[in-house]
Amino acid sequence: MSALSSETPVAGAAPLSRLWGMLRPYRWRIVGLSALISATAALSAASPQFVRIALDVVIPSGEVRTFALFGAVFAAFYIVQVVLQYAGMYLSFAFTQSVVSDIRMQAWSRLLRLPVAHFAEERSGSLTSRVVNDVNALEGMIQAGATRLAGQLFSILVVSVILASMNWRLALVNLVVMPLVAGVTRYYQGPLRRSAREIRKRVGEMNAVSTEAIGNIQVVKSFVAEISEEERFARENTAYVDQNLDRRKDVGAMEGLVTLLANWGIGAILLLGGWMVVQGTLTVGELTAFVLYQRQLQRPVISVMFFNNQLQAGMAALDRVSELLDAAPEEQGDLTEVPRGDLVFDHVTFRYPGAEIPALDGLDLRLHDGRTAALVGSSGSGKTTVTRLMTRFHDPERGRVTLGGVDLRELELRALRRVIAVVPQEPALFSGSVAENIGYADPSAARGRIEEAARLANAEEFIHSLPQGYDTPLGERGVKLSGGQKQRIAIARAILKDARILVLDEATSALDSESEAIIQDALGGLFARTSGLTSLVIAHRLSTIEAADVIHVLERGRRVESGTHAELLALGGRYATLHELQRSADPEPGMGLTAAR
Ligand SMILES: Nc1ncnc2c1ncn2[C@@H]1O[C@H](COP(=O)(O)OP(=O)(O)OP(=O)(O)O)[C@@H](O)[C@H]1O
Repeated sequence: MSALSSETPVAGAAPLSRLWGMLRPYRWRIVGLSALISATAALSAASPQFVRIALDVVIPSGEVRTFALFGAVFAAFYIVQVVLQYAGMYLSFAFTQSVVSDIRMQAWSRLLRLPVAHFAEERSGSLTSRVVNDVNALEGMIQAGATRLAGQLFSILVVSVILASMNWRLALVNLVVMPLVAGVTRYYQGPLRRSAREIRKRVGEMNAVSTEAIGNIQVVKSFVAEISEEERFARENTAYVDQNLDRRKDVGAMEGLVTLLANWGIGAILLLGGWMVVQGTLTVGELTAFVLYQRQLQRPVISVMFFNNQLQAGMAALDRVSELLDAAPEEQGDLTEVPRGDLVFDHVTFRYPGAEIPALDGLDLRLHDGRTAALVGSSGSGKTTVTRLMTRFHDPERGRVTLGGVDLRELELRALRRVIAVVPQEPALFSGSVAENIGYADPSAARGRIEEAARLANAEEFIHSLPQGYDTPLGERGVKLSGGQKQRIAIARAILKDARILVLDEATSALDSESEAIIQDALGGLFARTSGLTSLVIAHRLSTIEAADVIHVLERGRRVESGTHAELLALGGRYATLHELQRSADPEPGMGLTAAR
């Protein structure tokens, strides 16, 4: 089940008020458009009069002049009508696009600000489907609802008045037909909304399944899993088709019943009106005009009723978009000045959502301001989790994390994350050039600073060997880099950020010993050059963290030892064992041992 889904009542008032909230900024544009569209509708209300005048006045007159005048007025009238129709159509389309584009931007910026935990609960394909597919599905409703609806209601009003004034007895037929039409529409409202919602969910699921497979295409291929991926997608595809067919049955039945009732209305008017012609109380021209008007009444009435279909589909999409817009963004404090001082984990317990065992279990840890600390511990001991709490991707369940004595939750997130640069275990590259990828840390950085960061990260040489150097495109459609090259780009990016706290989470694990040594040297230089740089290093090879000011050893989310390399060896505890294990193994890392400096 999706993290954002909720039991949304069918056709509740809340989505309507949400829709109104979205349209409110455009109210004057809606008024203007409605006036334009109503004027066009009013013009078409006049067209049956042409038929009446032609039948009852022009033809009986037998005069060429009357024929010519009638022809000229007729031609001019439809030119005006077409121009107004074009303007109304284009402007209402432009209006819909502005509203939808605003909603899309609101949804996207809310998605970016959701807490990290949300992204673990709802698959990314389904989340992007809310922003793209569901928002697109609002188009039909807004286009029809906010623009054409006004014109149609206006037409219904005008034509009803004309019908009543032409022959009120015949017009009474509508008092029977229209409530029946409204009853049918109301009956189908609930089922249509529910099936539309199910369809939107299916689109999200198809998106999720396909994005996941594409994102992991090499795994899919190497495990020859094309067929099982096909089957996974086929299940969603079939569910989507079935749901659509079910919905079509309801839409077809509703539209059929409405059309049937409308045609029966015409039949009743023909019979009653025909009888009046026989009695001599109505001319054939009047009856013809009345029937044409009746058709003109039915068209907007049927459109309004069919709009119910679009409305329910739009509302179902709006429910999904609203769940995203209403989801609480990351919580943050309002302190914009990040104090200097030690970063302290004070009795921190943290459990990932749904996990039984805590990843951090009463952890006490102090990273001294301006010093280099290392984290060591076996796989799963909680090292990466420490870095995630430092950047507030997650918050402690108990205890607190403070910087310079201030709880991280009191700080503005932007301010906090600006002072911390993290090089993660698996660096991510974006579509864009090498320079843009390094410059991601600071898009305003001049080329000189980007090149300097690349030099410090020992990336310069391989960048120069790329076809277009710093301008070589990377990412999905660009050049693919090796794991070690990616790490060097990520290190350059972190260096460019010029942060006060640098976190290297196994940042050199994909490098060979020689490259690692060069980067270690560069980082050593960086630490020396940047006064007061606090760093936390999680490294694969214990040899790379020996020089750290302090080494902390984690086990099962707790700190079990702390000290310098020499002190910990002398202690003869967990660190000494890990060190011995690694020393006796290959000089390259192994045995599932993970360390930090
Ligand atoms: N997103 C997550 N959701 C649920 N549990 C998680 C998540 N990330 C990590 N864990 C669990 O939390 C515990 C600590 O994981 P963490 O990644 O911090 O360990 P680590 O010491 O960095 O390990 P490694 O050296 O293998 O990277 C592990 O038991 C892990 O399974």
